[in-house]
Amino acid sequence: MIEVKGLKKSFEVENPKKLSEQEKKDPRLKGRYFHSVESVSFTCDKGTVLGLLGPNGAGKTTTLRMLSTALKPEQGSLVIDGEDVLKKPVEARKRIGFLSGSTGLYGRLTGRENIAYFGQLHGMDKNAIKQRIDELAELLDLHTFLDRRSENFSTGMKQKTAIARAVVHNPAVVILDEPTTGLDIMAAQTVLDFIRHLKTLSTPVVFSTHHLDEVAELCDKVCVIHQGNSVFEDDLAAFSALGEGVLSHSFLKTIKQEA
Ligand SMILES: Nc1ncnc2c1ncn2[C@@H]1O[C@H](COP(=O)(O)OP(=O)(O)OP(=O)(O)O)[C@@H](O)[C@H]1O
Repeated sequence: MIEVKGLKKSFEVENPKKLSEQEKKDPRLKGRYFHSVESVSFTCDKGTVLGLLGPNGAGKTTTLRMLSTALKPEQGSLVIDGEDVLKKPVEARKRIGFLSGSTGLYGRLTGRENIAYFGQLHGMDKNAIKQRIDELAELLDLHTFLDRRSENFSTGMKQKTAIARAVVHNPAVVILDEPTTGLDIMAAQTVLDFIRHLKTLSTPVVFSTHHLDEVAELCDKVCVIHQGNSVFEDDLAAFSALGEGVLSHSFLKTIKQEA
């Protein structure tokens, strides 16, 4: 189970001229600091898929990076299966599978080598890594390119390899930042099927997305972030009811825009 309470993170603005027009008007800009995440809270139980929604710049990636221990929150608590992630980040990292926005594969290595390298970093032995890659190749449909150098992979190949790499160590929880962005319909479906597979294993999954059809198809729960605050957290039925069955209306209502 993932429990996130009152997460907060701000960044010092190094060059105010580089802020977008929207950021300059954003109430989160306070003096020299941009408060990307002001207060985000949600829970995600075993076997639950939680969809993290929010307009561009709302603070989803910043939240997920805190969850994955890549960023340290200034305030708030983060607990996974009863363990305090902020007190024991090294132990927590073993329990977390995190797909970040940038796939960051090593181009000179094959897909298999990229995945295996992460397995080694997690202390897995050769046999365990081989077995796990076989399993993931089946689940994520990697067979046709697994042994090619990743520098020439398509976006879909890169993303599926990056997902395999993120979960090579069989993590207790999985966090995915926009896992289907830029993918064609088949690759996106493979990724969604993989999330469904994680659900059958009772693995909690938190993923950010702008695709409401994915939310309808997969999510048990929805959390909406708006201007750095979680403004909605409930099950899919409650989210759907807000917009009388039209999820785009529900979304707009949570961020106080007319549907
Ligand atoms: N390292 C940083 N330094 C300064 N500002 C940052 C930094 N990281 C994020 N921000 C700002 O914080 C805000 C939230 O960013 P974040 O990437 O978390 O949003 P998001 O909800 O993931 O957006 P999108 O849907 O566009 O991916 C943005 O205005 C962004 O420019």
